[in-house]
Amino acid sequence: MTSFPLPDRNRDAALALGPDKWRSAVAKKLLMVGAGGIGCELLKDLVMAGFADIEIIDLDTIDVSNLNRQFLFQKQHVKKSKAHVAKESALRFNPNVNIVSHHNSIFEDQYDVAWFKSFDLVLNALDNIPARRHVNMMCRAANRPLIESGTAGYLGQVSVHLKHTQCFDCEPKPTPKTFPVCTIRSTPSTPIHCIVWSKSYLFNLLFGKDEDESAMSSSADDDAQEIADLKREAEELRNIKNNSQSPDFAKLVFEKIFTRDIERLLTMSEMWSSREPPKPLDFKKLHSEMKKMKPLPTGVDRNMKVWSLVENFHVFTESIKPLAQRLNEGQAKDSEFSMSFDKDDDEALDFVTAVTNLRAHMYGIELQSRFKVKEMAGNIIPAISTTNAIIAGLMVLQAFKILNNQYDDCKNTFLVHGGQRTQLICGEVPPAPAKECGTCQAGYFTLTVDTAQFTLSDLVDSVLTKDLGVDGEITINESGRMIYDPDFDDNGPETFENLKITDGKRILVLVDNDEDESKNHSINFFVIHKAGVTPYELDGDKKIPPRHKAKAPEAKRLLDDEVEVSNKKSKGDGETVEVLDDDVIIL
Ligand SMILES: Nc1ncnc2c1ncn2[C@@H]1O[C@H](COP(=O)(O)OP(=O)(O)OP(=O)(O)O)[C@@H](O)[C@H]1O
Ligand SMILES: [Zn+2]
Repeated sequence: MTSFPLPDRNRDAALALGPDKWRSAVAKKLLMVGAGGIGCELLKDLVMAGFADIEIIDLDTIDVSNLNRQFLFQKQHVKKSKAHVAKESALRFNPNVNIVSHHNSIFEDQYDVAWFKSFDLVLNALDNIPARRHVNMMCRAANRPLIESGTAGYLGQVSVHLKHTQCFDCEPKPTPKTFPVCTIRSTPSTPIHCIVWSKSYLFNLLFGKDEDESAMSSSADDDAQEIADLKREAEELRNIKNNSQSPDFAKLVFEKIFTRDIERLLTMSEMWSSREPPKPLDFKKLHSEMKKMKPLPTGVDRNMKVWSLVENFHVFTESIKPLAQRLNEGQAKDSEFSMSFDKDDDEALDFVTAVTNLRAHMYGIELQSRFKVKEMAGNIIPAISTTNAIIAGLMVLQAFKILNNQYDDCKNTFLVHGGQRTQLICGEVPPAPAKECGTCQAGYFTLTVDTAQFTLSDLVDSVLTKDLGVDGEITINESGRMIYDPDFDDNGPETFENLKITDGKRILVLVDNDEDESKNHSINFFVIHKAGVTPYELDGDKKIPPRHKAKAPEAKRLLDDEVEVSNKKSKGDGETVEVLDDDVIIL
């Protein structure tokens, strides 16, 4: 092989590919979405392979629980932006790289189609379905290739989404079993969020192994205040644990987790700008109500009936005592003794049910029976850093192929474990798109208008009917709002500005023709405001693919998803991934 000057760190990648392919690939511009478990590995691999122009985005800050597998982060980085710290750490591997970091959600309007078009390839290292679907849709709109990734324990997968292959939405997704940590810790919205908090977080803190003190006790010069806050919180819990034999133990725990911690959360006003804030509970009030309470039902009823707030309070105060006693007795014999949640342990299940329901009550979430809590208190999959590392490596291999236009060589790759297979990694040719997919089979347009002048009727009459020639019943939605349908055309004369369809917004139009299915379409318009434009500028392929019938449910799903994404905007959470134990994390 001819010699070529390369920094040592890039030599392996270049030798494997040949200098030309290596050079042409690493000159391209990449977007990496998510800088968590897979993202940290991926960014390290990318800069080590020589990629020199990368933007990264992550909305989150670094948590102590990330440190065991997200190796770009160290304890002095706790509470700092994942995106910014990942950039700084990666630059130490290769200072000649240009990395731009965004501490933000990928849902924000500023990350519009034009922004996505500025990249040659997008790599997802996310942990939730709504964000994955959003990036998938933006990549389709911008006509950019996407590499998707995910891991769960020893399993992982990398998929390649090109114009002529399946998009992320082509295959229906199984109901996800996991959720983001911030949802569990601060913003639960379903019973399972409360169950996970109770059994994996609180139970462990009170009766399990102690917190990772080494990670908490070091202080970073410029973040002394935040580290001090963390230490104070840990100290507060330790003090409470030290009082586990006190008759006031239940009160001490209760007032910390259901009163003071919630009051502290309420001071973070941004968190509650688009969601209902929790209501703290009052120990004294519930204690006096408990005295008037009828005895709890016994037998099957105790298990099947949903307890009232005061009944949950009663069970909380009753179950915490024997658990604390068991811990104390165990530790008297063995100072290392600790307990972990077991759904077949009656006292532990009572405690977790009561805590789940008290927390659910504060957040306005439906309470659950003890039976249901037992059923739902399931399965948490540990995050394994080696799995993340393998998956990130496989993503880089696919990136080189895509960036050299070797589309026929691209593979969807699966990291499998156990079973009959002898191979650890299996590959398959990326399947063709699903005809009925509402995302990749939709039309995408950029619509430039003066939003102060352009009306909804202009969209219907001029753009849709005249220009695009759609023929059928039209339904129009924006961010989960239905703004036009065959029975509701009141908004017709309103300007986009009045309808709050501003720069960067996306409009979804569904066209339904009962007589001729080939005239059914899903069309997305990304709105750009430009003062003085008359009447409009339309950019996109005017041959809109038909939306294959059968998919009335698909149309409904598109609408549901609109609502879902708009509700979750900027939060990035959803029916996603979940974990809480410090040594656990999933995608
Ligand atoms: N909408 C979004 N925009 C940008 N980044 C996102 C978005 N949704 C999720 N992410 C990021 O994707 C990353 C996924 O990585 P991973 O699952 O390893 O997260 P994590 O570090 O486990 O997070 P957590 O501390 O919540 O468990 C996270 O860092 C998360 O902040
Ligand atoms: Zn698709």
